[in-house]
Amino acid sequence: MSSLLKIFKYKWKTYRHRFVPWIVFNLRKNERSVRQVTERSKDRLVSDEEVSKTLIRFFRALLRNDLARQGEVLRLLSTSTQIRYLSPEDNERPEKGEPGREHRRPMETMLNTTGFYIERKPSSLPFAGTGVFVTRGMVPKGTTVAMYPGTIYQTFEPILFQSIWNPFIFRCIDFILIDGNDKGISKMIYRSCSGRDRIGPFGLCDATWLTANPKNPLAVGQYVNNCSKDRAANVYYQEYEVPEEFPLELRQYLPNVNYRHDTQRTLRCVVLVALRDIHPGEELFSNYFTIVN
Ligand SMILES: C[S@@+](CC[C@H](N)C(=O)[O-])C[C@H]1O[C@@H](n2cnc3c(N)ncnc32)[C@H](O)[C@@H]1O
Repeated sequence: MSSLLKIFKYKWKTYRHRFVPWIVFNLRKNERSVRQVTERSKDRLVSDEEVSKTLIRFFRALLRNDLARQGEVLRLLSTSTQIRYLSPEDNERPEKGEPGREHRRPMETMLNTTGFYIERKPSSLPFAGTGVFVTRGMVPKGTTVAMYPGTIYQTFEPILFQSIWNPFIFRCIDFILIDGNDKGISKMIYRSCSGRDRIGPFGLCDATWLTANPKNPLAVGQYVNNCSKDRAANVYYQEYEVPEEFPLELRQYLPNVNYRHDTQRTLRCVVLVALRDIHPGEELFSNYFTIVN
């Protein structure tokens, strides 16, 4: 009986933040139904320059890979055009995976560039839904291990409808909000904003984090679960203001977009940084209420 009660209490504690009457009657606590950062820490393990360096190096590898894949598609297309016009004996259809394949999957690219790979999987905590795990390689302390994707809202921008039953809203120290929900109205808004922002041929952000296969595999930070008594945090949130000089052609891999288009405003991102070496098989845990800025 007592174990049933315990399970019920546990379930209720994790669910109540999404139960509207509870939220209404607990307005002060309600603030915590968004992932609200209340503590500021100055203990940065990495500088913004280092975060930039890591992201640029990784995004360059992703871009090289995408270009190689596009080249390969063009080559295949031109070959298949020839197939139609040439005689059958001239058909040398390239096989999938044959030598000469230039492009890699994002996972291989990430493993080769950063030395690790992260993936969403059922959490190791009961009733905690999905979590994020290091599935390949090792993450050294101080490494940017994930990014928190989503639409960026300034304090004066409307987010009421998006925030209803939405556990993916992250609040920064300065009250800037990031809506990392990959479903419903949040998803529609992100798609619409990301389609709006382009410079010439370049998209300025990535919308594939809304799918099961993001082209930037780091963009799953919104699925990292909160630490608990027996699962200490192994990553922390760090604000990262994308510098003006961040290469234009690499911005297409940034998983964030400003809700309102404003060329004067820099883009706020939040990255997750490893607090210690993290080994393959380990789940990532953060502290929902602490951020480094
Ligand atoms: C932003 S989501 C994290 C991803 C979530 N696990 C999912 O599958 O959608 C935050 C929600 O995850 C669950 N969660 C996070 N940390 C937890 C923990 N330590 N124990 C139980 N549930 C947790 C809670 O339901 C919380 O509202």
